[in-house]
This record gives sequence, structure tokens and C-alpha cells, in this order.
Amino acid sequence: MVGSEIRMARLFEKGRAFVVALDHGLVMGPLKGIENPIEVVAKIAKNGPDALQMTPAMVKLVKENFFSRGSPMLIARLDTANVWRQKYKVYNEGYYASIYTVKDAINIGADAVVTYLVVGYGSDIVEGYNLSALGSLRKEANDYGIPFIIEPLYVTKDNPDSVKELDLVKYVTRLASEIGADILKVDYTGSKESFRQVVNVAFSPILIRGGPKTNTNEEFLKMLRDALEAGAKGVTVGRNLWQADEPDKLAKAISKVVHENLDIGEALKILK
Ligand SMILES: O=C(CO)COP(=O)(O)O
Repeated sequence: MVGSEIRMARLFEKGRAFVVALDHGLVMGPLKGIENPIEVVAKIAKNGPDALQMTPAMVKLVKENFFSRGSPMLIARLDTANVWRQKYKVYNEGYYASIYTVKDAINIGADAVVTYLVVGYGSDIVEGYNLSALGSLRKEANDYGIPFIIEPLYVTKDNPDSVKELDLVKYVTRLASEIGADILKVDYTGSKESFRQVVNVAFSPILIRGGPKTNTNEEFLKMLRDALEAGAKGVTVGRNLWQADEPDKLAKAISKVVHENLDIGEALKILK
């Protein structure tokens, strides 16, 4: 497990971590902002993220961004689920599928792996399969000494983006902790008071999920600051970054909020 300790220490070298997620194509298709991986990664990679999260297939398209010593770290997405297809009006019972192995992730140079735990959507069989897949992937990650990240989500047909109700977020956070996650990627529950409770039931550092695009950058940055004050150790953000007008400037602002506790007013000046 020394490898895992070294990689965790590098990811959290500054105490917190700012991760950019670009793996949405595997679950939601080519969303606006990530249609062209080469273009979006070029805008973001040098503007402050500690790590980029993507599928091993995408890494092959943008590998040059990881060649130098100061490059962001790389987090490989291993799995998918079909619960986020509302855009295509396809509502079926829900599946979970693990696609890549930890060995595939190591092969493309990953520093950590990330998986979903989707609770509440598909049948119990799907949920059971998801849990046992995570058990196997967790063991493989431990064997290779690479941090294992779980993104636990409570999803329903009425709320496919994921339910942010405190009790349910606490439930899935603890479930993912007990499976052995080294890092958790969790939905923000909307207030500092409630999120402290989530932090308190977790066994490992929490990065909040960025979530669907907010109306303004200010709204997103405020959520981020509140989450950090409540004990989150950083953020994994996708849509709120690469669907913004100027992702390069916003990345710089997020990095300073995460690492330097910059207040919202100062952060917004970076965007001017
Ligand atoms: O990690 C994420 C997806 O894998 C978070 O993405 P969003 O910020 O778009 O919710």
C-alpha cells in the first residue's frame, strides 16, 4: 500500500485537491463542452487542476498533457451506468457495468481510479452487481497500490441527477466508506451544517461533485467555499467548469479558492 500512500500524498500535496472531470461521455454522451477532448483539455490542463479525470480511451487522445513533470495527475474512470440518459428519453431499469480494470488504468499511467456506486435506481440485482464489482476493483486497486475513489449516488427515476437529501447522502457515503474507498466523491447537501454531518460519517477525504451547470459562476464558487468550510477536501468539477464561458480563467479561480481560501469577490475578479 506504499504506492497508494505516495499517490494520495501527491494528490493532496497542498492539503486539498482540485480535480477536473471529463469522463461524462461514458455515461451521458458528448455533452456541450467536451465534444472535442483535445480542445477542452488544452484550455484547462495548465490552469491549476491537480488532476484530470477521464476514461483510459480519452487519455490516448490527450496524452501529451501528461508528459511533463509539472503535469496534472491522472484519474481513470473504470465504469458506467445508464441512469443519466434522460436527455435521450430512454428510461429503462438501469444497469451498472464495469468497463476497465485497474490494470488498464495503470497501463495508461493513472495515479488513481474512480468508480460509481449507484444506489436506488435499478433492480436489487444491479445494485448487488455494482457492490460486488466495487469489491473486486477495490482489491485490485489495493494490490496495485493505487488510490480507489468511489462516487456514491442515490438516484431515482424522478431525480436521475442524484438525490441530495441529507440522510440518503450520509447513507451512501458510509456505504462507500465501508467498501474501502480511499477518497469519496459526494454531492453537496446544500448547507454547511448538513454537510458537516456527511463529513463526520465518512472514513476518507471527500471531494464534492460539481453537479449540473449552475446559473452563475458565483453560485458554483459559493457552493465550493461552503463545502470546504464544512470539511470537504476539494472538488471534482466537470460541467460547471467546461460549460462556463471562460474555462481557463474559471479553473484559475477554482484553484485559488481550493488552495488559498480565496473569497468569492476576489475569485470573481479573476474572471473579469
Ligand atoms: O466527477 C464528476 C463526473 O464524473 C463530476 O462532474 P460534474 O461536475 O459535471 O457533476
